[in-house]
Amino acid sequence: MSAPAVTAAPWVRLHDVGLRLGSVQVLDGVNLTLQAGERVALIGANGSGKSSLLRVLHGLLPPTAGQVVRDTGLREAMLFQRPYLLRASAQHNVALGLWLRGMRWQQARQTALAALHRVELQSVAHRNARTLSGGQQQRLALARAWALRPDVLLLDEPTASLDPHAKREVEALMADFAQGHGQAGPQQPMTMVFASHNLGQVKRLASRVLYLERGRVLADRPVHDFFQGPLPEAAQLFLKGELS
Ligand SMILES: Nc1ncnc2c1ncn2[C@@H]1O[C@H](COP(=O)(O)OP(=O)(O)OP(=O)(O)O)[C@@H](O)[C@H]1O
Repeated sequence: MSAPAVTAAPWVRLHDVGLRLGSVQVLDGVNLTLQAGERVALIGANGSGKSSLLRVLHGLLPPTAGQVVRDTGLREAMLFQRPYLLRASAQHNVALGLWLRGMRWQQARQTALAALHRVELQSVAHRNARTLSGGQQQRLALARAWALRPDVLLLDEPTASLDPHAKREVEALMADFAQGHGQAGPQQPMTMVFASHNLGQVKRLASRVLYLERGRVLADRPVHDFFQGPLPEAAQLFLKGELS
C-alpha cells in the first residue's frame, strides 16, 4: 500500500499506562503516541495484551495506572473478535447502531442499506444476521462500523476465524477503508489499529508494528524496519516461531 497521509495531530497518547485485572498485570508501562492516519498492527503471543490495549485505546477499559489523553473530536468504532449480532435482519443490525446515535429510523434503514452495499451484502440485507456465514458476519460488523463514519477503526483479530477467501474479502475492505475510501472521504484516510496473528496481513496493511510481550511494548517500528530487523531478541524469536 502507498504511504498514509499521516497528519501531525495525535489521536491518542498513553503515558506510562498500566492495567491490572485481578492479580494479572495485563499492561505495564505502555508509552505510546498514535497519529491520525496511521495503520498500526499489534502483534504478540496469546495473552500478551493486544485485546486489552485495544480496549484501553478505545476507552472501554480505564487504565489502573498512567494516563490516556485522546482527541475526543475523532469518531471511533471497534470490531471485536466475534461480532455481537442481534437475532434480526442484517439491515436492522446496522440501522440500530445509527438509531441509537440519534438518526431517524427511516434514514437509519437507508444508510444501513448503503453500508451493506459497501461490503457487498445487499443481497442478504433481510436475512437474519445470525444465519450468515462467519465471513459475512464479519463484513456485516464492518458495515456497522463504516456506517458510523469513524475516523478511527479498532479491530481485534478481524479475520482470525475466517477461511482464506473470506479473509481476503475482509482484508480488502480494511485496505480500502484505510486508503480513505471510507466515509471520511479521500482526503482523510481512516486511522486503523488492529491485532493480528497473521504476519502477511500485517505486512500488507500496517504502516507501523507494535510487538507486545506480557503487557509491555517491546518493539515499535515502521512496518518495513520491523520485518528487516534488528529487533529485540524476544521479538526476533517470536517472528521466527510465527514464520516457521
Ligand atoms: N477480565 C480479566 N481478568 C483477569 N485477567 C484478564 C482479564 N482479561 C484479560 N486478562 C488477562 O490479561 C492477559 C492479556 O489478555 P489479552 O486478551 O489482552 O491478550 P491478547 O494478546 O489479546 O491474547 P489473544 O492473542 O489470545 O487474543 C491474559 O493473561 C489474560 O488472561
